[in-house]
Amino acid sequence: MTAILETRGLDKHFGGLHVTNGIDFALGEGEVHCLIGPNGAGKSTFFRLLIGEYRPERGQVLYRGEDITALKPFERVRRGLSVKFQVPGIFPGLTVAHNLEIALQHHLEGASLGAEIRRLLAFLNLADAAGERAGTLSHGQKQWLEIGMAISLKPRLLLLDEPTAGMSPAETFATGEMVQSLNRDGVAILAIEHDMAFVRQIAQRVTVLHVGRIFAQGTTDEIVANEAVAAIYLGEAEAPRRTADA
Ligand SMILES: Nc1ncnc2c1ncn2[C@@H]1O[C@H](COP(=O)(O)OP(=O)(O)OP(=O)(O)O)[C@@H](O)[C@H]1O
Repeated sequence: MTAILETRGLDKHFGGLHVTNGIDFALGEGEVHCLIGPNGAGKSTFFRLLIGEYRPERGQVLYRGEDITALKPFERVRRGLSVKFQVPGIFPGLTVAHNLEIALQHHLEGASLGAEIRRLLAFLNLADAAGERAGTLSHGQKQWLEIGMAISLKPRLLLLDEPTAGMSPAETFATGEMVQSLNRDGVAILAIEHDMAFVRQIAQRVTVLHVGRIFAQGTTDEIVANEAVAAIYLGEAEAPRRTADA
C-alpha cells in the first residue's frame, strides 16, 4: 500500500494526560478509512494533529511522503489535504450558490465557475436550494454544503470529523453515497465516525483508538466481530453492533 498520509510515533499530552500515545498510522492512496473509538479515546486530538491545529510533542505527520508536522493548517490544505469539521463553517447570510462561489473563485472564473457551481449543487443534492440562504438549510444540508466547500479545491485527501452527526438515516446514506463517489474519483478519505451503519457503507478499513493508542484495525466485519473491541465500548450507546444495520 502506498500511503497518502502517515503518522509515526505521534505523542500529544494535555498536562499529565497522554492523549495520543505513539500512534503509527497509515492511510492508503485512494482508501476510505474510518476512525472509531469510545469517548475520550483521543480521536479528535489525533484529527487535530493531522490537520495541523495541534503540534505533537513527539512524532511526525507525513503527507505523500513529505514531513508536514511543522506546517500550518492552510499550508496542508494547499498541498491537497482538505477538512470538513463537525460544526459547519458556512456563511449563513449568503445563498448556497454564493457559498460555493466563494470557495471556488480562487481557481475558477466565468463559465467554468458557473458550471462547477452547478455540478457541485447537483452532487450535494442542493440544486433546489441554490438560491436559499445557507442559514435556512436543514442540519444535513448544511453538512453537505460544508462538504462541497471542502472539496472545491479538488483535494486528494479529505478528512471528515463526524460527518453524519445529527443526520437522519436517509441523509446519512446520501452522505455515504457522496463519499463513495468522491472515492471513485480517487480521493482518499479518513472519517471519524460513530454510526456503524455508515462505517459499513463506506469504510474499506477501520481503526479503533482506545486510550490514545491503536487498539485494533481491520475491515468493518472484523472490527464488529472483535470481542475485545466490544468490551472497550461496554456501557456506551454507540458500540459497534452485530445487528442488521451494522
Ligand atoms: N484541550 C484539551 N485540554 C485538556 N484535555 C483535553 C483537551 N482535549 C482533549 N482532552 C482530553 O483528552 C482525552 C481525549 O479527548 P478527545 O476529544 O481527543 O477524544 P475523542 O476520542 O475525540 O472523544 P469523543 O468521542 O468523546 O469526542 C479526553 O480525556 C479529553 O478530556
